[in-house]
Amino acid sequence: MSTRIAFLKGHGTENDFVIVPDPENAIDLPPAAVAALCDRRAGIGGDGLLHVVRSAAHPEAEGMAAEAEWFMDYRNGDGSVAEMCGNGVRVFARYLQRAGHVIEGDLAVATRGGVKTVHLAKNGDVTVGMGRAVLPAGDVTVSVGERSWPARNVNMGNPHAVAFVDDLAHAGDLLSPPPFTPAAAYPDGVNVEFVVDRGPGHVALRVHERGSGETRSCGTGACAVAVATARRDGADPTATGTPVTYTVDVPGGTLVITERSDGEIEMTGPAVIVAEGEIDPDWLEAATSV
Ligand SMILES: N[C@@H](CCC[C@H](N)C(=O)O)C(=O)O
Repeated sequence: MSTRIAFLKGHGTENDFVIVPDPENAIDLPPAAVAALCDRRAGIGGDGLLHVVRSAAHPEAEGMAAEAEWFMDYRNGDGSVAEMCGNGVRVFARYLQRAGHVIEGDLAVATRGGVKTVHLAKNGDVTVGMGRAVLPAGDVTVSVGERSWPARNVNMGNPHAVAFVDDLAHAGDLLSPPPFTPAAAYPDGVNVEFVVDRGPGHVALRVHERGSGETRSCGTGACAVAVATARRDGADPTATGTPVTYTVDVPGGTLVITERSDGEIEMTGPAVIVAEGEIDPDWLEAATSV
């Protein structure tokens, strides 16, 4: 029998991940293997997978190796590749701490969306410097059943459509991706957030994630929502010099998002490792060849 593969399971506000430590990038993880591992009935289960690789050992990250020793090779639960995962970065950092690769304080993590700065706080919270939001011009509409809403196009390294709704129940069961127009707005698909106000500086969301379905949280989505809400409310820290902070309730917890006066966005929330074990390589090979 070939060597067993170590894994851990973790989550950030219940956005959950299978973590596969693979410093030298020696494990083949084709989309079918990722989907099998993330399967909630036949696999370990997760919204996505965090492949933990040294930047120097991964062709997509070797250019970032001088800045960040570790690369988050993030995959969605269906096996597709995404540019960024905000909750994933926090959980990734928590894993590095648990494995003894880093200690409390600041570290850099390479992602497909660039190098992110992470702060592991004493109280267990993890803060990520998420970079700046890009807000492409143009109207977008998302719909669920008979209802449709104008949505704000926000790019946090990955694409988001943010729709303000009267009631989160109007998003329906979110068993399939909400249709959007125009198709050209998101040629590679989109993460869709439905948002309601909870009070001053306080919103709540539900999200349908590209490649994962409805999840209990989305970090990049929460950042996109904070920026869309600020602009809707006439606030732009880069113009006024005044930072804005939003508390964003997600089904799995709460995230705090600050947009600074330089446009940089910081996200704070928990990150937890819940289990570790071994993957049977024979099962993985069989699951992958189906
Ligand atoms: N859950 C993530 C986002 C993961 C990627 C997303 N599904 C995509 O395809 O862009 C987060 O916490 O940001």
